[in-house]
Amino acid sequence: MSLTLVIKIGTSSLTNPETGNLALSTVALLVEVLSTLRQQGYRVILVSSGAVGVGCTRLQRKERPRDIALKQAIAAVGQGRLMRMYDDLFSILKQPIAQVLLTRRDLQERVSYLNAYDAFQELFDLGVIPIVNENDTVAVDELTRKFGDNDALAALVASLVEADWLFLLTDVDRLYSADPRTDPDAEPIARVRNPAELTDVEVTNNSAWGTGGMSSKISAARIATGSGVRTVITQGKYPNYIHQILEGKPIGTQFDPAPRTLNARKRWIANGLIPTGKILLDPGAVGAICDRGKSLLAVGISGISGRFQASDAIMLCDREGNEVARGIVNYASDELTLIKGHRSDEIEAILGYEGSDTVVHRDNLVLS
Ligand SMILES: Nc1ncnc2c1ncn2[C@@H]1O[C@H](COP(=O)(O)OP(=O)(O)O)[C@@H](O)[C@H]1O
Ligand SMILES: N[C@@H](CCC(=O)OP(=O)(O)O)C(=O)O
Repeated sequence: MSLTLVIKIGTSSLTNPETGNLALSTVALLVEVLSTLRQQGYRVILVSSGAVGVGCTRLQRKERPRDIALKQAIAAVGQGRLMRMYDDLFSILKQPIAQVLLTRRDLQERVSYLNAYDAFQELFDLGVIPIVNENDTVAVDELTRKFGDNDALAALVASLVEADWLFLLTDVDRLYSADPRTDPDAEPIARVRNPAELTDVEVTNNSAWGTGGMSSKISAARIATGSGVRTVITQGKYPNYIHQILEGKPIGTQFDPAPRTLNARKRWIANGLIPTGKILLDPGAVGAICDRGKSLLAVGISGISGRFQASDAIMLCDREGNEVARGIVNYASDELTLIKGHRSDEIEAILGYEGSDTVVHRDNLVLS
């Protein structure tokens, strides 16, 4: 079975920071490396930022716009030019490509999530390299909310297609203990066995053109490694490092993957869904869920936060508010306020109708 690679390149690597023009040699080398990998039998997805940056250059704007509608309009200008450039370069090497524009919502809804999965499989079978970006023109959230950056999108796509590797190409050679541009004592980090080790790492998000900065790459690495995807942060200027990393060279910052224990549906619950509320559990319920793999019952609920409907995604938290699991809830927040702390056989009398015995069934629950 051939290995699946997801490669994400950020605006800061694709464009020259002084002029805003495309970094042509970087892009050309990236196209060559990805085409070679495809010929070697790897299944390859490119997640490319740059629509806003390229659109700004086309419209001769010197600064990244802040206004959402303007940003969306500029992304629409830039995305076409970006794809045209990729198509021209990949065509020279006879490598077919496809444009796949996704929104966070597409990965949140089960049907479109599965449709995206099927489309990627067909594209792989056709020998095509899909080039993914956020559908910025319609996705307001994606441009405003932190979670909507392309690092997160790349991690979600890597989880969706069960990739073996995720490469986050950026304008520094690896992750450091602090921003190497501002802290001369910043120590390089070569290997991360568990992203939880990174609590002391300082990140600054002051990039002129990038969206997420280093913190979004760490969050992306957490999502991807949690789904069993080996993740590397490395320098976009040298795309041929990808070959060397695949050969085992210790380049960049490499994050070990967690064992792949979740099935596809549970990975979607863990990563695709966006929780709309929190349920606080008493210690007995935390033990039942985390240690004994049980469903959540109303009797173990001590509090509810946020407003949500039945079938929404929610976080399950301990008494201190730390997330212990995520899941799809069987009751709305208003109903849970009435039945929390009660036994399942009391629910019908309290609500006046028969509901589910479980608040979150274990099949719809994933430990965090
Ligand atoms: N701890 C850190 N280690 C490495 N780089 C960091 C760190 N904290 C902040 N950075 C900054 O993050 C930048 C990369 O993020 P960003 O500009 O958003 O890239 P991209 O466009 O590739 O997504 C680097 O240029 C670097 O200055
Ligand atoms: N979708 C946007 C990019 C968003 C983004 O995450 O940018 P970056 O931090 O440069 O990877 C665009 O194409 O301009």
